[in-house]
Amino acid sequence: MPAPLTPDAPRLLDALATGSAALLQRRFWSNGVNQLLEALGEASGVSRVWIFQLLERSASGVLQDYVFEWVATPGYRQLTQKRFRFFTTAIDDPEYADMVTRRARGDAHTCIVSQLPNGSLREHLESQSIRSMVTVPIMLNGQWWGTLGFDDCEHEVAWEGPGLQALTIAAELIASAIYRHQLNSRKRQVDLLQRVAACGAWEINPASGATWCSSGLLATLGYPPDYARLPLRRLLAHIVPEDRRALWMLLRHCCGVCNSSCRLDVRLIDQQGEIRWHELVLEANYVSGGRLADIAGLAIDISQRKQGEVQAQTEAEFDELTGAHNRRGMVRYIRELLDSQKCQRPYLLLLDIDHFKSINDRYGHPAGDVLLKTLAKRLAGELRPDDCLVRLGGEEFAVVAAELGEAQVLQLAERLRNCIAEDPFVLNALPGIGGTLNARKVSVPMTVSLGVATMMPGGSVGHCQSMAIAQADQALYIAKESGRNRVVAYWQR
Ligand SMILES: Nc1nc2c(ncn2[C@@H]2O[C@H](COP(=O)(O)OP(=O)(O)OP(=O)(O)O)[C@@H](O)[C@H]2O)c(=O)[nH]1
Repeated sequence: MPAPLTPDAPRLLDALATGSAALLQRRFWSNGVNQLLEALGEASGVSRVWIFQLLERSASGVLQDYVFEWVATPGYRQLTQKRFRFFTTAIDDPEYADMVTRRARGDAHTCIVSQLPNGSLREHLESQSIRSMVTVPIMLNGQWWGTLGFDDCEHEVAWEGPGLQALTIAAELIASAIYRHQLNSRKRQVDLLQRVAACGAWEINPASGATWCSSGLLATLGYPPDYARLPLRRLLAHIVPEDRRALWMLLRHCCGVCNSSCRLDVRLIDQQGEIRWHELVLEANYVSGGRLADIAGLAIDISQRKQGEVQAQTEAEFDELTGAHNRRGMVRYIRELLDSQKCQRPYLLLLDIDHFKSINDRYGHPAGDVLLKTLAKRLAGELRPDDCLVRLGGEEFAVVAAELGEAQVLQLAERLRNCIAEDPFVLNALPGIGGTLNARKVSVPMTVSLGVATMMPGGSVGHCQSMAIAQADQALYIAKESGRNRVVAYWQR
């Protein structure tokens, strides 16, 4: 009996070089695998090169699928045979059991069929006219993913040494191609998910300052999707300063109680200065001693939701005609003012238009509406951005002013009274209105009376507000009774 052949290692190494280049360059990894099998098949002179993918393994058998094949001549083709589609092989032969155990461990297996003991493995190989076989497992992350096999139906080949090592390298190359393909698929899925959910992912290591942002988040912030790492400081600068402070406070709190997840709405500024609301979903990992190891999470674009919320809040808290706050808006303003502890004793100025009924009667209700709007504008022009102008209803307005002393609030009230009284309002009156025959501009002098009271905190915001309104109302009543177009403070009655 002739001695078994030995593989031509240099040719196999050449084939590896050609095949690995194909694996790296081919757009579809499966085309690269086919090319590698072809190069190896031709270099080794075997009849068939194949890959089985392992689908299930139990003590009694293995379920595999025949997924790749190269054949020296069409007669050796088996991939198309039904019996190799999702086929189960029973482990009923010690030789086969040993081979499965080796493959699962990541070890190669070689055999010359005529030297195998009788049993199902030998029968199985003989039924395929195989004279020698070598198999190398394809290991993915330490797990047996599948098997790369070489069948020789013509010769007995003793697979060993550099030739066998070349096949082991081929299996590793295939594993890395599969792994790359899996990662690319995951990346595509994650990108799709992020696009569909309008969110980006990020990760920060607070100790090293290392950051990672998904391409979606980078694009949101105005960077190219493949931008190199953003330094932590630069990344944080994309959060509006006020929200950054809120984020630090939240993180400090989370660290204090070793809370692992939290959420916060923040405004992100992109490179062009455009601001969009995002919900940050954070997941924090701690090491022993409660020290923060890393934080990761999502930034979900919620600008549309926020727009809706702002619109709903505007509708609920502002007067449609004048744009001033309504009562509900005033309650929120007072609550926030008292909560912020910026001001312990706000003042309430109650303001009522004098003889508005006669103005309405003379020029008509629509003209009265125009006057109310213009009046609100004039009042707002006298206020600081932090003050709150309220239309309580009809021709009655209020101003909540913070951080003022008694003398200053009376000066403010006088200023408001004066800004209405000093210049008559101008109306585009229609013919017949206000005794006019032609459409023309008419001058409408108006005055307002004001009652001023202090808001005394303590109890609920509602109680504090009603008390102040009642007192300011008493002062306003006195202002009206004593001739109108004047200011009366509750404490001066
Ligand atoms: N145009 C217009 N008028 C309104 C609106 N709400 C209330 N008014 C009118 O405001 C007038 C208030 O009249 P009164 O309460 O008698 O008070 P006044 O005429 O301003 O007299 P004094 O307050 O006593 O100086 C009424 O004619 C109401 O119809 C509004 O939204 N638009």
